[in-house]
Amino acid sequence: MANYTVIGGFHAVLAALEDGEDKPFEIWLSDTRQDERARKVTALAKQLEVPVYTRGRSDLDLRAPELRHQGVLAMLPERKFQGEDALEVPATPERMLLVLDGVQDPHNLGACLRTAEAAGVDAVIIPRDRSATLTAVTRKSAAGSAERVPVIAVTNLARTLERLKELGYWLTGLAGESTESIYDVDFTGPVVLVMGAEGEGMRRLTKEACDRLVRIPMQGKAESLNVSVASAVCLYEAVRQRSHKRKK
Ligand SMILES: C[S@@+](CC[C@H](N)C(=O)[O-])C[C@H]1O[C@@H](n2cnc3c(N)ncnc32)[C@H](O)[C@@H]1O
Repeated sequence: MANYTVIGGFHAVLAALEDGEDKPFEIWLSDTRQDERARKVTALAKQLEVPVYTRGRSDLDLRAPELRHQGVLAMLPERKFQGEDALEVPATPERMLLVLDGVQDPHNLGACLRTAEAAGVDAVIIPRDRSATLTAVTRKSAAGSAERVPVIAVTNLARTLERLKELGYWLTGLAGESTESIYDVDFTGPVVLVMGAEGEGMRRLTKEACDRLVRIPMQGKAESLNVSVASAVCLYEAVRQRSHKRKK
């Protein structure tokens, strides 16, 4: 098979079997794993007619040297991004999108996807040419969420943000230098939360496209939070406000 990926870790492999768009075509289990989770993978794979091969742990290390694979690997077609047309749906009040303007570290991207799923985000948007992608490390860090959260890669992020505004979203950018706190703004209705990259933050055009910029209040001397932590704080403030509004 030409374009395939090797993913590892029990959450990621189980999610690929249970929820993945494309099923694995082969699974490697370390001969050191005979526990409940290994049995679960084997049973599910059998149900889906995916072959499972028992291999020495060093074979798995060689196959995926960069991964902490926990003794399980799955070979599967590369995860495809969704097309931009997936954004062309009505901006109903429940819709919530997360934009990551060029997150480079696959661990951070994976952690953001994990939080995005947990917070009920409808899709994560990334710029096609300047972002970490859905690598094995991303998928491992996402603990299965990378198989379930739609990820849309766009060619021109500033243009996409303008389109989202036309569709009726309110765009909130997270920027440490803003004077407005996330706890003083309204996150109900159709929202897009926009996060910057690890080093440089948001690009100028991205920032200018936002309707407002907000900050997460911080004490002490640290200049900023990790992008996945900042995403989690802000997404959950939005979740809190939105559930509070529903209860009224
Ligand atoms: C590691 S920070 C980047 C710091 C970068 N020097 C900057 O100026 O944005 C990555 C992203 O997380 C978000 N972030 C981190 N800490 C934040 C805070 N206290 N308030 C708002 N956003 C924050 C921002 O979106 C930021 O671009």
